[in-house]
Amino acid sequence: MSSPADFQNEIYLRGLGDVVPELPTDLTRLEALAGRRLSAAAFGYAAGAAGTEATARANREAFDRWRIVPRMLRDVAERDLSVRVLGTPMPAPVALAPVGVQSIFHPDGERAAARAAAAVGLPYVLSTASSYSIEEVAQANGDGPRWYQLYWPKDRELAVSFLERAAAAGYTALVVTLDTFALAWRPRDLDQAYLPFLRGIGVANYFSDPVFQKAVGGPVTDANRDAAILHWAANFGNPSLTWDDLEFLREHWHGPIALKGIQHPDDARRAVDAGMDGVIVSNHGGRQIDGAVASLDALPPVVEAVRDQAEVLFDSGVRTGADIAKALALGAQAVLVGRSFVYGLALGGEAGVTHVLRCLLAELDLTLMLSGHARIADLGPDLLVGT
Ligand SMILES: Cc1cc2nc3c(=O)[nH]c(=O)nc-3n(C[C@H](O)[C@H](O)[C@H](O)COP(=O)(O)O)c2cc1C
Ligand SMILES: CC(C)CC(=O)C(=O)O
Repeated sequence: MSSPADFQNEIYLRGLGDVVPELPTDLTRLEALAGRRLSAAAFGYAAGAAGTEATARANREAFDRWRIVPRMLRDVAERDLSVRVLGTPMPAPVALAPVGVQSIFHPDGERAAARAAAAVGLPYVLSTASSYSIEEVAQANGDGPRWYQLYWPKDRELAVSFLERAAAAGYTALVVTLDTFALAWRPRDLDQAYLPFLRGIGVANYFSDPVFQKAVGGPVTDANRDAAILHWAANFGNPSLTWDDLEFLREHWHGPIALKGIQHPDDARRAVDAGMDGVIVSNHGGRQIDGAVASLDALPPVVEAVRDQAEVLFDSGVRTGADIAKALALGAQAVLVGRSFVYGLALGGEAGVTHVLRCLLAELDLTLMLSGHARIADLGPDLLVGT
């Protein structure tokens, strides 16, 4: 006789894959469990946000203001969740958001998460601020789809080196994060004096770069480690960048480019004018500007501004399959999930990340089916009513 977990998999997940029975399928409870298992500092770094964390809360509240209006008798026996975004065929419109320093959550860090992403077939977006090198993560990701996220450093030669390494290692699209050229006021980290990268934790990708090494006088060892960390901190972001600088990226990256951190429709239009392929509506999970507009509220005006000219992706606050359906209905072509997969990584490494992704996809599939939609393209504003 099958166990309750088998029954659950069979009935609710319908072949979408195994979950880890010990881990909650409600990802908000997964967060609470991660809070009990991780050190206070590491959990605070993941769960925390800027200032009073008003924007992080607003990100969630914005989802609650939309309700789904299901439709009946529409033959939803067969469903297709697949999409193509930034040139990448995907089994469902979900990617793993770039998250830095993943080794603070699990020793295998980005490698474990990239393996899980490949197993489920969803794009893994590697942060520039990664604990393993571009090449190590590509190897773990194998044949899985992968995109590279650039934190555009002051040193242009270093930026080019990252882009060339990423292209050579099979990352097919570039995500350029614009909202974090400086780290925000984050009280949880400040109060715990916890910024892992300032201790050299999690920035191995920089340390492994030949241009970075040249700048610090050779490979990073105990002898030049402090100097390397200072060089990293001085170079991490560039507040002087302007829209004109995007031309430089176009010269050095030959695949699709999406700008991450767009919240204003005029910025989305400028991205299109600059020849970008996509924008990611995001407020960095509320981690940058306390009081910034909820990401879901920023989405419809951006979609309205650049519909048919650029792909619009979305992140910040996604915790459920229903959240994903809402963002898609409001015009996103795909969503990225951040903290949700981080908690899975913290609690179960690769299997924990797979668990989270399977749960999200299964719930998305059920939401589509029960609301009377057989394909992702069928989702539109008429799915929702504002409350
Ligand atoms: C611990 C942590 C580290 C992050 N590191 C990066 C990063 O290196 N690059 C980046 O573009 N975004 C980074 N982000 C932001 C995510 O890509 C994403 O925008 C955000 O997590 C989405 O919100 P969510 O966590 O509510 O899903 C980070 C987020 C978290 C929680
Ligand atoms: C290494 C960091 C800059 C990662 C980040 O973007 C974040 O903590 O939000």
